[in-house]
Amino acid sequence: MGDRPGAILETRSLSVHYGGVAAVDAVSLAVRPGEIFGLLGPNGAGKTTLLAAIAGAVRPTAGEVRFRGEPVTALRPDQLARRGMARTFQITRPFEDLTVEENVMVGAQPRCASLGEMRAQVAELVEWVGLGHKRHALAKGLSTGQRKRLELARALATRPALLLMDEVSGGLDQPSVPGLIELVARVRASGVTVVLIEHNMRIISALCDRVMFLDRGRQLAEGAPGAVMAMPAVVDLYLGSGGAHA
Ligand SMILES: Nc1ncnc2c1ncn2[C@@H]1O[C@H](COP(=O)(O)OP(=O)(O)OP(=O)(O)O)[C@@H](O)[C@H]1O
Repeated sequence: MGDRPGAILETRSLSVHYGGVAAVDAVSLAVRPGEIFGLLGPNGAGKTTLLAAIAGAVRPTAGEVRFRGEPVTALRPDQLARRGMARTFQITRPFEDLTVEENVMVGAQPRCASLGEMRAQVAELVEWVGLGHKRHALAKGLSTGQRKRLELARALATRPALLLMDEVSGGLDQPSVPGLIELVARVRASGVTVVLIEHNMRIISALCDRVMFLDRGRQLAEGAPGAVMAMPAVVDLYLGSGGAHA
């Protein structure tokens, strides 16, 4: 079977079972280069597990992941990073006792030819995500929004073609949300394809070209955000789950 024309990322009947629970149940998706693709669904729907299986952090029980036209199902996260896949987490995990710049250097190091080149790129990236004024601050002193920006800079330092983002707005106060939306839009504009998990409808509508709605591990619907979120089954599940913030 050939790749879907133009897909940068595909899953084919991807499943992850935990004991008797099908956390992800035969999910097939195809993400095109340059798009922002959203994963939606109530709590426990399997979004994080699907992202982890794509990223090589969880081993699928069945099915296949293809990235840039090649099967990558058995690869580890570091191997996928070298091929151009990066991931940010719902709970950010910087090195708390390193500065913002030092944290970003950890991601940039393998990609740079010289120390001078690395320093210049890190400084540029830190500025780009809006943390220029915090570049010498320790990670442990940052606000939640700043930690998200740092996490993004660390992921972008690996120069990914595809960025997987778990819970873009999770834990953020409302005033921080527009800035983060703008930043994710800029990431895409810079040529990076994005797959994100997000509960906030406003963010989904503002950012995503297409979404997939999951329920109990299965793909229930896929398409443009407005069309998917208007489907009666989706409305029932989403409103019922309390997941439809703002
Ligand atoms: N390590 C694990 N061991 C056993 N079961 C797990 C594990 N991780 C997830 N699950 C189960 O798999 C299912 C999917 O969980 P997952 O966290 O992927 O859902 P989610 O859609 O990301 O949920 P949320 O929106 O709450 O983060 C749930 O039933 C969950 O309890």
